[in-house]
Amino acid sequence: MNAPAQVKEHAAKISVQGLDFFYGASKALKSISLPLQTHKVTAFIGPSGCGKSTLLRVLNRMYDLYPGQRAEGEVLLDGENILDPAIDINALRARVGMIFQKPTPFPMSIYENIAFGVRLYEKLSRADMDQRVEEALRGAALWDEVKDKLHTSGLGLSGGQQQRLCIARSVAVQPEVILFDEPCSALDPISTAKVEELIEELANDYTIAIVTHNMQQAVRVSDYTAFMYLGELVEFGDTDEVFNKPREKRTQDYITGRFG
Ligand SMILES: Nc1ncnc2c1ncn2[C@@H]1O[C@H](COP(=O)(O)OP(=O)(O)OP(=O)(O)O)[C@@H](O)[C@H]1O
Repeated sequence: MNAPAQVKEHAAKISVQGLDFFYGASKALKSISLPLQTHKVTAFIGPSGCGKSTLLRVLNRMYDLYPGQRAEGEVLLDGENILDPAIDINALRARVGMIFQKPTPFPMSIYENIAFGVRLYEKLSRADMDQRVEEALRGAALWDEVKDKLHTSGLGLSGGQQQRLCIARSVAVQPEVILFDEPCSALDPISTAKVEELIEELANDYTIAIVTHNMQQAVRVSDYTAFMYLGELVEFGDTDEVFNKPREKRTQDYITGRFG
């Protein structure tokens, strides 16, 4: 598989090289190599259990929270191996944010949901914090809907608004990469459309990876697609090519609904 060479005209923000991942003795990722191109959206697709979420969770070392889980190989973020045990995990998670399947606002006000995370990394004056909160909410296409109720609970928002609040929370710490793990699976079609639109806009400023079960969603939002199967990367390339002219039969079978 030499597909990454096909996209070499863009600089890779993240370069995954020969990545293996283990849950105890069980190997969930097998020698994965792929780039996440700067300011592009890369979709991870494949049948349930193929390792999409595992791969995403390696990219900000989320697995570190769980004993018995380990990664081998290299994941270079701007050339620096983030699997290195010496890396500052908090600094890494500020650079590589993550949005989960289920919106997870903190049980606090809309304003505090955003300010809380920022305070972990920076000391801002009240005026600067107000500005940061507004910018983050605007960046997550939520400002107009919440500007008059910033001090009410984030839990009072609709599911779609809660997900955009989580995106605002992530954007507020000024990351470089944002990882989305099936961000629309708990959302209705209108909220899904808003989040998809937002992902495309966010790619102007951030490098994005998204795990999705929804192949139309991958086609709509991504520039590149990685098709995974049983812990292996079967095919990686330009989204149009992966969906219209897949090189591998397994990709063809999956995208045409023959399995998965
Ligand atoms: N905490 C865990 N402990 C042990 N094995 C796990 C754990 N989490 C996932 N796995 C296994 O690792 C493999 C990859 O799982 P992963 O969740 O990454 O797949 P996925 O492609 O994201 O699936 P889905 O689309 O269903 O979310 C599967 O075989 C799964 O059973």
